[in-house]
Amino acid sequence: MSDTTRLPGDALRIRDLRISARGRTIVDGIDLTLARGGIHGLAGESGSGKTMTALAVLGLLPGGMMASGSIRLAGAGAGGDDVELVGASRRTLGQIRGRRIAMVFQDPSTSLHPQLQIGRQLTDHMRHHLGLSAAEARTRAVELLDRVRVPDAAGALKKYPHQFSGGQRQRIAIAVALACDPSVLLADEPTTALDVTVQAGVLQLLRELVDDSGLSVLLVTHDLGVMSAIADVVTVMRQGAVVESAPRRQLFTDPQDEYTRSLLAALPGSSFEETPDELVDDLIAGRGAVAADDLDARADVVAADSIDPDSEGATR
Ligand SMILES: Nc1ncnc2c1ncn2[C@@H]1O[C@H](COP(=O)(O)OP(=O)(O)OP(=O)(O)O)[C@@H](O)[C@H]1O
Repeated sequence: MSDTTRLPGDALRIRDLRISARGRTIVDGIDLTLARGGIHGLAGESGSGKTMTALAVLGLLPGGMMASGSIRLAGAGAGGDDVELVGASRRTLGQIRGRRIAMVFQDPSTSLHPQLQIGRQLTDHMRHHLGLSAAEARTRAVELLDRVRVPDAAGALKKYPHQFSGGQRQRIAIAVALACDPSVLLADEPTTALDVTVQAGVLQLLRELVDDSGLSVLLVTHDLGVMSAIADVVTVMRQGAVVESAPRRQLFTDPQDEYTRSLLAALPGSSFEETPDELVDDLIAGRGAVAADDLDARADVVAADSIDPDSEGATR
């Protein structure tokens, strides 16, 4: 499924993606480009098609849904060519899922098997996709858990998901997602189930991973406060269509579409009579703990999480 086309600077390029279910249009011809090493936020009201867009990238749409158009993944084919994912064979998608494109969900339990030790969940994945020996996989598993700041990484390998708090489970789910060094991470509401303090740590982790490794993240969330804190580019969807897409600050300070304006107006502290900087500051203040400028200052929270295994609790 590869050809000789290459996507310079882009990790993933979606063009004219249409998704339908039994004659009903779910996604109506959207374009979306993920730059290498960036966070692309996908926002919009419930039911606007964000999750189905992410699932289409993985070829995991629910039964009865059909996708058309183009989703091209850079550099995943033979010789580093791009791969077309729409209409790709099960074999091609199986090689790409988890290896080249990984996903984390709102509920980490979706990604983690409740009855398997964390170590096994990390190493099975790596041994299968990367062909590592048991010892090599274990070493990499410890490194990954350290990287996502799970305390006592070596000890954590022997534990089960229920032995961790909600925030730590999400960090572990991110470690599992990153195990095979994917180029694209699809994160669907990854912090929605966590309390605000814990959200800050997980968002900061995502930011660091992007900055350190060149990972490209598609961050699906209805929460524009989260977007204001972390996304480089934000695309807003409504009723299956893209209404606006722009760099974060531009979207927050000079929204072009009426729907985007209404979403922003609904955020705490926002007012279009303010200067752009004041507006962003207010939006950030409205979310408190997840502000981009605030994330550095929250490093102490993250550090504390690393010490106390029970310091991250879920609000569910
Ligand atoms: N299994 C399914 N069969 C048919 N339609 C579905 C199915 N799952 C979801 N839909 C429909 O697809 C549309 C888009 O859903 P999607 O989950 O992508 O929205 P979303 O923007 O992610 O919303 P939310 O923020 O609530 O998750 C919705 O109208 C939904 O009802």
